[in-house]
Amino acid sequence: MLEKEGQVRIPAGCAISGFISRDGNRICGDKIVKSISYMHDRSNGLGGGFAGYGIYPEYKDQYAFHIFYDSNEARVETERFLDKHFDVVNLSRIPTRKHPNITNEPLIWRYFVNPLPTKLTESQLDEREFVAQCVININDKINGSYVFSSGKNMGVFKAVGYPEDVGKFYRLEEYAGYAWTAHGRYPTNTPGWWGGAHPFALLDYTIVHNGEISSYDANRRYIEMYGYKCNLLTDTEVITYIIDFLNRKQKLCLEDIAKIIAAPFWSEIDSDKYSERERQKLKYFRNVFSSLLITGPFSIILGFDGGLMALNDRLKLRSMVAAEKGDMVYLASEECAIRAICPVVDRIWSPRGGEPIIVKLNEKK
Ligand SMILES: NC(=O)CC[C@H](N)C(=O)O
Repeated sequence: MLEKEGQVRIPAGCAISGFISRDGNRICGDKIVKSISYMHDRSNGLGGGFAGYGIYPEYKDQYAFHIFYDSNEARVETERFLDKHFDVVNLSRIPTRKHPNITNEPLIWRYFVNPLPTKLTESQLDEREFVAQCVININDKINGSYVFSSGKNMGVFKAVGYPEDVGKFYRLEEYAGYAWTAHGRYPTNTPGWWGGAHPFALLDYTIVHNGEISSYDANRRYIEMYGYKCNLLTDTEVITYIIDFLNRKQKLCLEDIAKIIAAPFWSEIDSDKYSERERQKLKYFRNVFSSLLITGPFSIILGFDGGLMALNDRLKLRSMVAAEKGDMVYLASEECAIRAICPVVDRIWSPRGGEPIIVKLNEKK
């Protein structure tokens, strides 16, 4: 018999966790796996993933493409495209180990690439735009090929499964990075497939998300006007492109981006909480970027080259805690995920809705 609401447990679902060493110390990937494993019950085995920053120092000047292929034909076609547009410095399968809970894996390859100078000049684009367009092109045009990571000196590792199993599958204990994020998925309204696991990434931007975006279609329609294509079938994907658009293309700082995607209510803007100058700015953002307001519950961690940002929807409909210990900053859906890897912290708090926590490396190493 169908269980009624109240008899069946429907958790807020999805777990996020992340940490950064502000001094740029590189931390072994097994730490983030341990952290996310403490929130096992928030996901249901239909997606787990990680993003690590600073993990490829030997190839830090190349873009690292991580690609899923459904077939060998998709690989051959994609490699033809890569050879045409990039100098491929190194390529290999991403090392994995067999795990009983991770099945039906696609072909998973990694390429360290530099744009070909002739192609870049010919395109009349700046380098990052050239790379972003190539990634969007592959994901949109080549059947069965998905570039799921495309930044420098960073990488996304994701799969269908529980995150602790995904971490073992990808041998994350063999990587070390100054910042890590993680996700355990409990899909809301889209399939649990490999491309749909979090983090979602474009260039060095990655997003892990707990929540459900009710503005997804409005956001998608707007962002696709600027050449992005939402074809990975999860609402979270659009957040990644919004951040890329506002930060890389519109050159807005992260503080202002938080004011756009988690904008205060009009009534709050009109209250005496803000100075006249700030009020004008908030009104401007709400009017100009009205289609980029993200509604519905969310707690997200954004990873980028040199830092992390955590943000809740303006009503704080999903949990999120933050903690500090020395140069370390920890962010997670639940306190247990922080205490598991750092039992004694200097400070622990819950950021308010719409209030970003932005942490950057003290001095970029
Ligand atoms: N439960 C969640 O937080 C789900 C996050 C996101 N909407 C997804 O489907 O992956």
